Amino acid sequence: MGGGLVEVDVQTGQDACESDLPMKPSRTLVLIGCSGNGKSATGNSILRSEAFKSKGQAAAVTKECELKSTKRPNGQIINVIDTPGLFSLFPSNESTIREILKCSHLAKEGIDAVLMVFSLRSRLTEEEKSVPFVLKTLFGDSIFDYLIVVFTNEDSLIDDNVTINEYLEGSPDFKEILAACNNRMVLFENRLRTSKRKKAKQVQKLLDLVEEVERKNNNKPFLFDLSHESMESEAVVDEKAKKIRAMKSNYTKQEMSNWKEEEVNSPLAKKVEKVIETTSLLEQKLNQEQNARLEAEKRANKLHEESSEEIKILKEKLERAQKELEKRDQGCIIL
Ligand SMILES: Nc1nc2c(ncn2[C@@H]2O[C@H](COP(=O)(O)OP(=O)(O)OP(=O)(O)O)[C@@H](O)[C@H]2O)c(=O)[nH]1
Repeated sequence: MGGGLVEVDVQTGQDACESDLPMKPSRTLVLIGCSGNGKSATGNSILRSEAFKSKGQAAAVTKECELKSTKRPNGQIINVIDTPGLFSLFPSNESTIREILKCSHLAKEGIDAVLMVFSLRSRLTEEEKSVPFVLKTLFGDSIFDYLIVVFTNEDSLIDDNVTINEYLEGSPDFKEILAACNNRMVLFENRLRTSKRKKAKQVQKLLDLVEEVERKNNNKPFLFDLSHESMESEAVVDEKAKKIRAMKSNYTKQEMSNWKEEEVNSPLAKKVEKVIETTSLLEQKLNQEQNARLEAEKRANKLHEESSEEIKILKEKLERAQKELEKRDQGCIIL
């Protein structure tokens, strides 16, 4: 396998859940999701090794796509590709897009499932809601047939004494995402102290879903529509990416016209252009929502101020009326 690929064989221990499985063809899985959602930790749970760097820090940890492999006790090879956080698409980031498209180089035989990773520890953000949309833009409609939702941090549900159904009840957006991928979902607890048995069970459930995806797709893996790029040398692709990155800050039609026609029309440039358009539309939407929120806050503050003023005037009137009454009462006593 080529350029930048890191491959390790992680010999896993025998496990009662897995040892009696019949030998199956190798599978390639891609982890996609926003930064910090636990993609690398999930990859490590699948590989049963600390193969990917996984850390709880504010800055994105994974900067490049990486493929690592494990051999299961039944001899089946599982390849796992970790990708940089999709969150770094905001603001538009061609290098992240390019890295994610690089999956096509790492998985030339195609991919068997895309694991969309969400964390149960945090609420679904606007960026996360757009993950399926970004995937569709990058890989086309058929990617939906290969999606599996992975929820990490199952332990946080256990801590809060909430079931996954109760959690999903309160999140119609998650329900929509799940419906888009035929309700294929699996929960992961990736803590170091999570028992081996529990980890084996969750991996087995995931691999069962991968088999379901295989059957649904008539055993055809998802093949990237980038054959044109794949056949070109790394140097040429790198050169194109450099040009795409150079246009990041000033991506205008004017500058596009300086490009040679075949560069502008290359599949990679087209996909990047589409994703940039999509992300700037989402950014616009986010800004509009924020402005609307600020406006609503302003209106609420104004109303609050006005009603406070009215209350003050009423209080003063009340006080004056009370004083009047007291005066009259005193007059009565004197009489
Ligand atoms: N308690 C708990 N922590 C988890 C779980 N999954 C991941 N984490 C923690 O969440 C933090 C982020 O996990 P990563 O695996 O680095 O997340 P990532 O999506 O790969 O992040 P980037 O590489 O930045 O894109 C790490 O501290 C993990 O240990 C889980 O199931 N339970």
